[in-house]
Amino acid sequence: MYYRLIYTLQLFIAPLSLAAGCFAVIKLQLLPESLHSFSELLVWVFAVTGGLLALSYARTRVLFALLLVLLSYWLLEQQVQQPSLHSTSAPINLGAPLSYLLISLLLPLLLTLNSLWSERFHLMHDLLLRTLVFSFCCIIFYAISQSFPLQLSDALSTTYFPSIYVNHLGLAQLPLLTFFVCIFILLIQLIRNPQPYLAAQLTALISMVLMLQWFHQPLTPTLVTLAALLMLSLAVLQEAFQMAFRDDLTGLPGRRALNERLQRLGRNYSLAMADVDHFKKFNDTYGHDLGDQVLKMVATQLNKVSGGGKAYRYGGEEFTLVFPSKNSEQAQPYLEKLRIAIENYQVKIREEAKTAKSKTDSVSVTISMGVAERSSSLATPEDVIKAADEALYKAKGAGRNQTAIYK
Ligand SMILES: Nc1nc2c(ncn2[C@@H]2O[C@H](COP(=O)(O)OP(=O)(O)OP(=O)(O)O)[C@@H](O)[C@H]2O)c(=O)[nH]1
Repeated sequence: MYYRLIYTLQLFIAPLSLAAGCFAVIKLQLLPESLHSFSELLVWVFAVTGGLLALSYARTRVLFALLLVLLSYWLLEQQVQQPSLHSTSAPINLGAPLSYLLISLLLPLLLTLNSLWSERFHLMHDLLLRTLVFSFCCIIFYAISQSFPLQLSDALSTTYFPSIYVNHLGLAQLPLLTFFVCIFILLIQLIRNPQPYLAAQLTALISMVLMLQWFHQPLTPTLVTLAALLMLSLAVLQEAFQMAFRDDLTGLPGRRALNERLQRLGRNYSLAMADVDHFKKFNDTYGHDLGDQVLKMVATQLNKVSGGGKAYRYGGEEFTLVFPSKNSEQAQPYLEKLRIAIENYQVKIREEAKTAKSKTDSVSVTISMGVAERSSSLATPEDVIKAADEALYKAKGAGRNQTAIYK
């Protein structure tokens, strides 16, 4: 739970830094006037780059989030902002307030719909379906805004609850309520399944809505849109990085991350190999799904390793623990602590997961571990891993559920 919370909070580092940087530049007017047109051009460059990146990783949700942000920006610039900002003598754009209301209502709604829509279909089907649904929504609202502009404007801008009217909030009550409901839904989605994209989207949406409050200030839409596009594009890169370096099932860094780490260990370290005992029998008795659940539990416990250690999933039901600057004797107490925690952990079995072979409510597993340190005879990380593996099989041979040191 604690680790999940830390991981979820970590996901906000990049988007929040971008948002904070962007609002600081706006408030402190740090961008020289000579760069204003350049930043407007950058919006399109970032949108195209982000879109291509999202497409190359088949991330249709990100692609459409980018499109929605870009469309809102374009509408704000064309329909709402331009006449008042660029020329005081320009004719008043009568549709402007309605466009503004529609953007503030539809942006959170469509972003949330897009986010809840999982990327399960074939790429082309997914692209086509999303294009159809989002175009349909936009066309419907456009048609209503053309046929009943006053009624729609009234419905969107009415203060339904005068007692909770907040004067300094620029948004009308209906769009504001929609925004809060959407934020709540996105937050729940993020808590249930923390992902870089969801954190980026949540921050981007909040930034865009703040932008709608202050959009009359020069450059605010441009800079906030730039930041939102960057957040979403960075999330694609972050997820691609995770795919390569993180194990999907357990969330631990995987073999590739371990190999990277092994290259930078210096001369004094120890490595431990951990393996779940009788796991084949466990899978046969309780099924592969519960086996997966147990592997996740083991990974969560191993991830709590103290003493400067770090856990990796080596493959299958095997894990590696790296202890920089520690020899085997120094690492052993930390390994024993993990072994005991896993032995005492009861994994609850859901009713539907109970099999004919076992009807118990909870199960526990044990692990065996072998640890070895770098020495003159074990000069490379590969040698140390091999030695730790030997020690592991000694631990298995000696009855399992124990830690053996390579001698
Ligand atoms: N559920 C699940 N099982 C896995 C996964 N990866 C490997 N396994 C299973 O882990 C089992 C490993 O079994 P063995 O290597 O024979 O060893 P063991 O049964 O754990 O016995 P000992 O290691 O001797 O205690 C195999 O049945 C694999 O199918 C996984 O990601 N999920």
